[in-house]
Amino acid sequence: MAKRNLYLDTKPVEEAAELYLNALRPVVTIQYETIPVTESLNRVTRHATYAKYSSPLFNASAMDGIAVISERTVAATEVAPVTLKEKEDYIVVDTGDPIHPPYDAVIMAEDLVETKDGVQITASAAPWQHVRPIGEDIVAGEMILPSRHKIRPIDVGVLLSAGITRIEVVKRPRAAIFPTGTEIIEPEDTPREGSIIESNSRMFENMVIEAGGEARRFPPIIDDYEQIRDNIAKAVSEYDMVIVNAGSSAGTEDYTVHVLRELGEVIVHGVAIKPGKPVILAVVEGKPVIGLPGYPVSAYIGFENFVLPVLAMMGQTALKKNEVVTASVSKRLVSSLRHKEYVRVKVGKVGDKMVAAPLARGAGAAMSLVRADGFCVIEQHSEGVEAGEPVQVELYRDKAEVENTVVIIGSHDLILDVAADMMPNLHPGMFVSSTHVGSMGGLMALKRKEAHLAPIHLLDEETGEYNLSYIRRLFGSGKIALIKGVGRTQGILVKKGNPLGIKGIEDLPGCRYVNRQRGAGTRVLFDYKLKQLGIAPEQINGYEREAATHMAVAAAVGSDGADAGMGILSAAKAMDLDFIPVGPEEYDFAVPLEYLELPHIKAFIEILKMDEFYKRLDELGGYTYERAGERILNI
Ligand SMILES: Nc1nc2c(c(=O)[nH]1)N[C@H]1C(S)=C(S)[C@@H](COP(=O)(O)OP(=O)(O)OC[C@H]3O[C@@H](n4cnc5c(N)ncnc54)[C@H](O)[C@@H]3O)O[C@H]1N2
Ligand code: MOO
Repeated sequence: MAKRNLYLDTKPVEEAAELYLNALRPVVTIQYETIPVTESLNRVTRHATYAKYSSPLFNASAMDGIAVISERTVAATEVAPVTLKEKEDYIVVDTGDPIHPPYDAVIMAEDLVETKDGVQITASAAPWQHVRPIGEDIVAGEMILPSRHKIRPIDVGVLLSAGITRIEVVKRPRAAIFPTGTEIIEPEDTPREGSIIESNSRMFENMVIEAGGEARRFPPIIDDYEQIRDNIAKAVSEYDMVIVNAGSSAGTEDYTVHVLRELGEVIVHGVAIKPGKPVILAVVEGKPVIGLPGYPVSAYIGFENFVLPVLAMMGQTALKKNEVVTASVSKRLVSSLRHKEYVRVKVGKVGDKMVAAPLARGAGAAMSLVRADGFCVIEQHSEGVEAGEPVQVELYRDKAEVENTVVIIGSHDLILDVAADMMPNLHPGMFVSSTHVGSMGGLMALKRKEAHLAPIHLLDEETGEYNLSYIRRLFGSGKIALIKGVGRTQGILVKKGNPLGIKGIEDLPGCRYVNRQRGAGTRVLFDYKLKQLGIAPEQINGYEREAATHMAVAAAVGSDGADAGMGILSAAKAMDLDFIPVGPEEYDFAVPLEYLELPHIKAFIEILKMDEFYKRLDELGGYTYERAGERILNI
């Protein structure tokens, strides 16, 4: 058996970063280049820069009007106007024109009365009024920008005004990026089982650029010791830093750490961070070489914690700081004492508090980063946080955007994605975020003031009525409204062509079923139908197997993980499955009255009444919407 690296030594994050930066400081040399000022945005100055010219370069008129000799205007008043003669007493000037002796003041055009002898003025002009003296803005020789200053658009303007056209700046650090792995294919190749589409290096490339560096991405290297070694050795001589992706942990073909031990010094292998544990921090020929884990979230978090500080050091910039807010976490988070954990969260403002809803925690869940508004850290010494406890969240988005987001928690339907897509188009700056925990879970979130709206479809088995009795029971009257949503058909999702010939719920015993979680409206309906038909849950193979959304059920049926599951028509269509209707149901929104008048909540309810929305529901198929957006207040 090939050798495994079983002895990752997991150092606390801060200690690992400090060790590494300390090892790099004596060897990393900062490089400089002189470039045109016009191309210098976001670059960092090497030295202080001094003005070559003054601005203005001469005494200049600040207004359109006439330049006058101020002492000839002294007598002018409302009752005794003075008439000035052109060429003798004044000349016509425009804003920016030079003012030469004997002229020493400017009178604005609107304060002049034209007469046949010249112009009449009714007030005296003070010496130097409306004249911008030489160097009023910039004096030749004065310092415009200090050293180590990041150049902004206004700086470019002022540098040019002061006669500076070229400037010496810190050279952008150049990073070489190597994806590794025999199973890695390029995005344009056709995947086979076992193939992994290469994407991490493209994410790194853009992260390097965003941090002010230059990136050179190389094609994937197969798992071969010599190839990895030769590529790294060559890159180290040509680039300022090298990033190697994957092959960093304990697999039999994880060669990176061995290669780096041969080529240079491995300062750290393994950091107490999750995701992101198998990071390698090495120095080869005085250049930083960083091995990042293959899983995308691990790779991203490793990059933020270890590559960004090195780029900042080489680029002489400060690390960008995200805004931090205190939010209350919407569910219990248990974490190990073995590492510091980064939990991606969706953040919204409900009432006067920020709420953070944790997203999928797996290292492979790249979508958790796409969906995240920020992340919270569970420190290494902490075992986790309880639901409702405050956490510090570092925001990836603007706080204002987060505050203008409709927070929806409850049952899932594809129409939520349609509304989320329409919202920022109709109302720039407003967003919809939805988390799917089932109908009852949504109502509980409303009770805890963690969401604005809860989409629900809960059948009252006694009355056959949907939704109203549940919210009446939970919230009491006068506190909550029901906004009518859509009617939709629940049914059984089966593979295309219905190979098992399933006609209804009565045929499910004997099939492999995938259920929904407790508290989901679909589960309530399924249980109700089973009871009506006299089928015991134990007769359903897979009753205990729970998926969290309609799409997750459809994916399980589509991928041959199950024969049948219950869900909505649009999910069946999206996954190209057959659909056996079971019955209609009402999917509505519960909203506490206190949120009804918020602009973003009103905007969301308006979307439910729009023709464009109905058009998109028709495309999804299976929806009715006669009463969508209607408010039922007397519950
Ligand atoms: N026995 C152990 N197994 C693993 C350990 C461990 O300590 N003991 N650590 C786990 C952890 S934690 C992580 S994180 C991963 C890291 O694995 P590697 O860095 O060695 O990466 P690979 O195994 O080569 O790939 C893993 C996974 O990453 C994705 N990947 C890889 N490269 C790319 C790319 N260029 N673009 C997109 N995605 C990529 C892919 O899904 C791979 O399957 O190891 C655990 N195992
Ligand atoms: O470091 Mo791994 O990313 O924990 O999954």
